[in-house]
Amino acid sequence: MKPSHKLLFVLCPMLVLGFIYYSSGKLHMHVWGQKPLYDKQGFLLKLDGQLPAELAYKYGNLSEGVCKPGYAAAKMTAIYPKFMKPAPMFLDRNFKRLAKVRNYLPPFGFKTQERIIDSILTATKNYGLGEDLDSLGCKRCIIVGNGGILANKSLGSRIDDYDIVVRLNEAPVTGFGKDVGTKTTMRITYPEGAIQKPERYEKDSLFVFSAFKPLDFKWLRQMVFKEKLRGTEGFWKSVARYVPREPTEMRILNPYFIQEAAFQFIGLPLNNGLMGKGNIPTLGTVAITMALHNCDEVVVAGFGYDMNMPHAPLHYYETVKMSAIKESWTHNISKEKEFLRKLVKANIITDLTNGI
Ligand SMILES: CC(=O)N[C@H]1[C@H]([C@H](O)[C@H](O)CO)O[C@](OP(=O)(O)OC[C@H]2O[C@@H](n3ccc(N)nc3=O)[C@H](O)[C@@H]2O)(C(=O)O)C[C@@H]1O
Ligand SMILES: CC(=O)N[C@@H]1[C@@H](O)[C@H](O[C@@H]2O[C@H](CO)[C@H](O)[C@H](O)[C@H]2O)[C@@H](CO)O[C@H]1O
Repeated sequence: MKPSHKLLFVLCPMLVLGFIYYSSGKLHMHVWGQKPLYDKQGFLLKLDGQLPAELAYKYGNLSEGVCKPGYAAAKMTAIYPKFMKPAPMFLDRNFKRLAKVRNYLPPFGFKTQERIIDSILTATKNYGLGEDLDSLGCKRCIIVGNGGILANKSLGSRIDDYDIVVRLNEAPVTGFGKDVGTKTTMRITYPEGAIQKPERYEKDSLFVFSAFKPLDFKWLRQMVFKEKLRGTEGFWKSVARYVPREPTEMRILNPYFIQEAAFQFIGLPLNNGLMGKGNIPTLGTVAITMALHNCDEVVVAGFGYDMNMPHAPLHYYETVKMSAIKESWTHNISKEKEFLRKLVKANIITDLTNGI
């Protein structure tokens, strides 16, 4: 064999081995002798909440308490390299271009619902948060979960300090201001979760709709166009018959946040892309996912299902017990908690009530 051939003979396998070693690192594969850096979901295993050097440099000079532009997304990318920030909060007239959601049925996308969404969006005419909030250079958001842990903590005025206060389902404000605040920028909900008494809707808040099944869009159309509600069979619980909001105050939440939370962040079963047993994130986790893409800083309060306290109140506004969540077949509370704990541990979100 010629010396040059011999050299090639040695070099080729070395190149191949080198390539495999390199890509295994990139693909987060476990190589013998090398400890894995990332978990199954793609999150860094070693989470210590410390800022990577480049972020420490970027944010180091800002004084305490000042909003840090891009902070949540930058920290998220540091522990989850696959994170891609752009994902609009709400659907707008260009929604059909959203590649990640157009091939999934609700709740993971909008396939089959394009026409009804088009007609709803023609009436709502607005697709953002409103001029003032949209033009803010740095947005601090708080997601208020409905957990009983909020009771008697007097966090109301701290909650009201955020630029964007997100509330969920039918969680009341009136009578609970001291603990949960009085400001509501948006309330995210679905037909069965929506406030049923028109007088309980707070003024100046966006009604943000999150769809779980095709029937939900039909309901929304009737609410937007103020039609008499028809066809209530198919809902799993009684639903609101009238939503006292102008169409211009209504939005459709981008279903990408349900998809990403379920399949990428928590690792729930794909089930052929259909809603099934244990593959739906709770609405609060969907809201946190939305905030990671659209807020500069993300804070939460009122989160935590504590299975060691089965008799503790599930919600801050009623006496239903914590153990009631066990009946839910759609959620996987323990897997979801694993994900939320990663966010807290890495300091991506701050949990004011320490329930996560
Ligand atoms: C019977 C049932 O299906 N209950 C579900 C209820 C119910 O549909 C509504 O209250 C409307 O009646 O809605 C849910 O959620 P729910 O409306 O209870 O609460 C909103 C979000 O707050 C967080 N949470 C709540 C209680 C608690 N002890 N710890 C928490 O962390 C969760 O993130 C939760 O999403 C939902 O939509 O997700 C989740 C619940 O599973
Ligand atoms: C297809 C269908 O309507 N399924 C219902 C689920 O959506 C519903 O779960 C509930 O679905 C909601 C959305 O509609 C929320 O995700 C809520 O957290 C979750 O508990 C359960 C409640 O026990 O009943 C089934 O028949």
